[in-house]
Amino acid sequence: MGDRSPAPGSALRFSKMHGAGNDFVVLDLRGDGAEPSPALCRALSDRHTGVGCDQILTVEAPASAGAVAAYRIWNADGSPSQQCGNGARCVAAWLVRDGATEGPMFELDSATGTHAVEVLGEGRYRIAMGVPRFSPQAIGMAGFDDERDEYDLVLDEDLRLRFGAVSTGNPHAVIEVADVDDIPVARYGRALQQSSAFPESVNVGFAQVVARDRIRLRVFERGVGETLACGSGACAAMAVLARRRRIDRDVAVSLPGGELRIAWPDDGAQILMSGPTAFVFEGEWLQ
Ligand SMILES: N[C@@H](CCC[C@H](N)C(=O)O)C(=O)O
Repeated sequence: MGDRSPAPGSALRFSKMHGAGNDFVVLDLRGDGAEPSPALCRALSDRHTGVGCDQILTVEAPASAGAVAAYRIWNADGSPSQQCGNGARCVAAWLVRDGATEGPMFELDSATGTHAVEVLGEGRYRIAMGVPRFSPQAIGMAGFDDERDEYDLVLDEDLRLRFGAVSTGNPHAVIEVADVDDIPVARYGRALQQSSAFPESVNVGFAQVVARDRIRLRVFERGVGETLACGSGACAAMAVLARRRRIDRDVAVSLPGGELRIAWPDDGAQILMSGPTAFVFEGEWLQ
């Protein structure tokens, strides 16, 4: 499949969806549909002149024998990502509505592997998000050879940040804070994204421990800015904080747009993310 945009004059059907407020344009590429170009992703995502979304999701033919479909992800700025937790749930809901699945359990392929999906009812889905990886190489960090619980970077003369880092399929930095309402999310987020430690940029989460089974989280996403929710970011925050024994291994993650449940039974296990999905409208994008 090449990097082409649909032919001029053709209409591109899409579904607008969201998961806990993280919103998506979903495109069905299972036939002969072309992958969206970065320019088309930017146009679709535009909240004034386009549909408006944080990410574009494509539903594609499965890569593995057991999966019903595969999905890929593009950010609002047109950059590709390897993983999207809220998007995975929305693709699952889209496939259930499409009649592509049988029963309450099925599998989905992403760039990072095959994910077990469980239909929980009332638009809620549980997705196995893979085993988190903490090595700097897995996260795409430069300038660090060894895996650490906490990294420390001086970003300019006024800014020094301490953060945990993890790959939950895509790269995340997680900063524990006393109060997520009291943090310059965009300033700190951009500073880390532009740091030479993250040559491929990074999603930056700000996590507040409320109780051992509850955290609050805001995420400044790579390729978007702050979103109402980030599923892979919720998994990342849980993994970083659970490894430091700051929280239990089954927690509620409260984000500006809704709540996710994240469980990580032990260090070698896959993270399980549960949360809502919603269909917003169907449309045709006129090229
Ligand atoms: N909102 C997503 C993450 C989307 C991709 C991310 N911005 C990246 O570039 O890695 C989620 O719910 O996980």
